[in-house]
Amino acid sequence: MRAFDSIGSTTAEAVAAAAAGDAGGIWFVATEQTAGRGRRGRVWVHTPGNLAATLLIVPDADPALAATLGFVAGVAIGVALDRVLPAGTVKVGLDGAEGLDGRSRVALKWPNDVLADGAKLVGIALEATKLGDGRHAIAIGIGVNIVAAPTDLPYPATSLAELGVTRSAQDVFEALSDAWVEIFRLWDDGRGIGDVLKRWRESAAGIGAPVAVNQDGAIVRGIFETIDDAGRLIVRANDDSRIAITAGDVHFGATASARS
Ligand SMILES: O=C(O)CCCC[C@@H]1SC[C@@H]2NC(=O)N[C@@H]21
Repeated sequence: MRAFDSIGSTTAEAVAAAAAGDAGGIWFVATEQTAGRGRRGRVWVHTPGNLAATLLIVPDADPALAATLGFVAGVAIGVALDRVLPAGTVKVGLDGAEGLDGRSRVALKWPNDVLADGAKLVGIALEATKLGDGRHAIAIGIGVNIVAAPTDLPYPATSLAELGVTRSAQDVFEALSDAWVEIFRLWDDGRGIGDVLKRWRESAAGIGAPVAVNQDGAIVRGIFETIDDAGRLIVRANDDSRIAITAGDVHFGATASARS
């Protein structure tokens, strides 16, 4: 692990290390992050005390499979939260969870968010760097709101502190790095993606409900049917056709109704 008191972005640091020939398999963790990077070019605001961690890996899998590592991260966070939150409040990412049953306060949101009580608790963003030998280094950046969540976002966000949980970023990181090892082993260089996605689906928010997906301004509406074996979100449109979505911002609920 490379730990920093203050850094611009743990993901930027990991990407630079990959470009400089770092073999990967290493976590970059910061107490303070001053230029956090979110998905789709957004800023990730980091309050000191929150967890900012990026894992750099160079997987033996083709780039399309490597892109599914975000699901590995989501499931691993679910397993980690199950170990740090009070017993029985999380069922995400666990084998045999057989779907959320209303008792879990935590759920996974496609593509790469983790929600608690319906608000964003964790953000995950992957960045790929092509190496000289043709392989891709993947920086898996994970931000967990431990002590505070930003209040000026266009969606609700929360923190462990708001949930009444007093665990430190160090506690969560230790649980996460252990859980990552387990779920990455399950992923098995992409061969086990079916098992990972099974766990992910069982923990997913909003399956079967109305959804609207914003793809850079183009809105796809319908019913969130499932996640397919490539990790794409499948929307059933009004005319019963299926639309497979690879990227976008998901909104749930009545305002996302297929008929609105
Ligand atoms: O937009 C998102 O939801 C993803 C946010 C990812 C934030 C994490 S914090 C650790 C790592 N370093 C960064 O600069 N970004 C990721």
